[in-house]
Amino acid sequence: MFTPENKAAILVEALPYIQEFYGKTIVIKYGGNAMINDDLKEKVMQDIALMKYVGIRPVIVHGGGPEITGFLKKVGKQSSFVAGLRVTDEETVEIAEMVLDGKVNSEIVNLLNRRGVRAVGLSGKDAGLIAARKKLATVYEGDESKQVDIGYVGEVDKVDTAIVEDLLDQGYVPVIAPIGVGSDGESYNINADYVAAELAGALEAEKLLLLTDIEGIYKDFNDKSTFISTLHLPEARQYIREGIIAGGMIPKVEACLKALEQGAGKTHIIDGRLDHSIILEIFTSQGIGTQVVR
Ligand SMILES: Nc1ncnc2c1ncn2[C@@H]1O[C@H](COP(=O)(O)OP(=O)(O)O)[C@@H](O)[C@H]1O
Ligand SMILES: CC(=O)N[C@@H](CCC(=O)OP(=O)(O)O)C(=O)O
Repeated sequence: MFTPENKAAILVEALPYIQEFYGKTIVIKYGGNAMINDDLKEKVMQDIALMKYVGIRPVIVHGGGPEITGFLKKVGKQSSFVAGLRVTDEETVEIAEMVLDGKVNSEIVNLLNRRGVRAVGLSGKDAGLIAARKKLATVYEGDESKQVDIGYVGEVDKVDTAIVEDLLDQGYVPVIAPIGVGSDGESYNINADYVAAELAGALEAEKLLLLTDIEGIYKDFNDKSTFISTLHLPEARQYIREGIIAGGMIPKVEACLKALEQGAGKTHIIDGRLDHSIILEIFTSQGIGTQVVR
């Protein structure tokens, strides 16, 4: 992406954005599909470090769906998803927590710390960060929709951002695993897109960036010419009902809508497989991916 010819131009182009975002909070949802290899992970970490060094306050919410699927396979469990959400029985929620909080979270924290960024790992259980309740999945059948019980899948009931704000004020980068706690102390597996959205809303973040494994949203993702650069709220809802936006893209778009409703500035779905996708989105005039707006 960076050639000697365009390097200086890119730096100059970045300047106004560095000024614009100085001191502002940007929430990044780093999905499991954008963690596919060490080289890519390293580039994501470099982007986060760069944001931090130029005075932005990054907050990282990570996924780890493929890692959970891998661990479940090892213990002989098949994964299944309804409307982009993992069907989560008691054993699955235990494994999801172990993988997300114990493995993926500490790996990201370690990678950032090795880059000189002071990162701190949290799960939704820390300091009451994410109070959760059971979420039912919504399945559309034509004009009808029905709610399906998929076990220990949660939605955010309440976020208490005090710990995150304290950490940001002290110069740390919070790295958050999407596990919430119910009123009886039970753990809930929450799609990381929703957690990122709630945090972006509650923190009144300047931006929410959702990193995924596709360039953005397509009207027909087998036809590249149908790429959508800007998606407005009413169309987004309609596309979900019509099945144009499906599977794992549903929680992402719902997350953008939620973040916007709750006070976040802008939301973007971007390709986490692309080298330095974060800085390309933040520090260039064109940006990349699909922006979801009101
Ligand atoms: N209209 C659409 N445009 C783009 N991708 C879509 C669309 N509808 C469904 N998808 C699917 O959503 C996927 C992204 O969701 P997911 O795999 O869960 O991402 P992540 O693991 O990053 O959270 C894409 O790879 C694509 O297969
Ligand atoms: C309920 C639900 O689906 N939870 C997700 C949590 C991890 C996640 O969101 O990971 P990605 O962002 O990598 O997809 C799961 O179990 O896969």
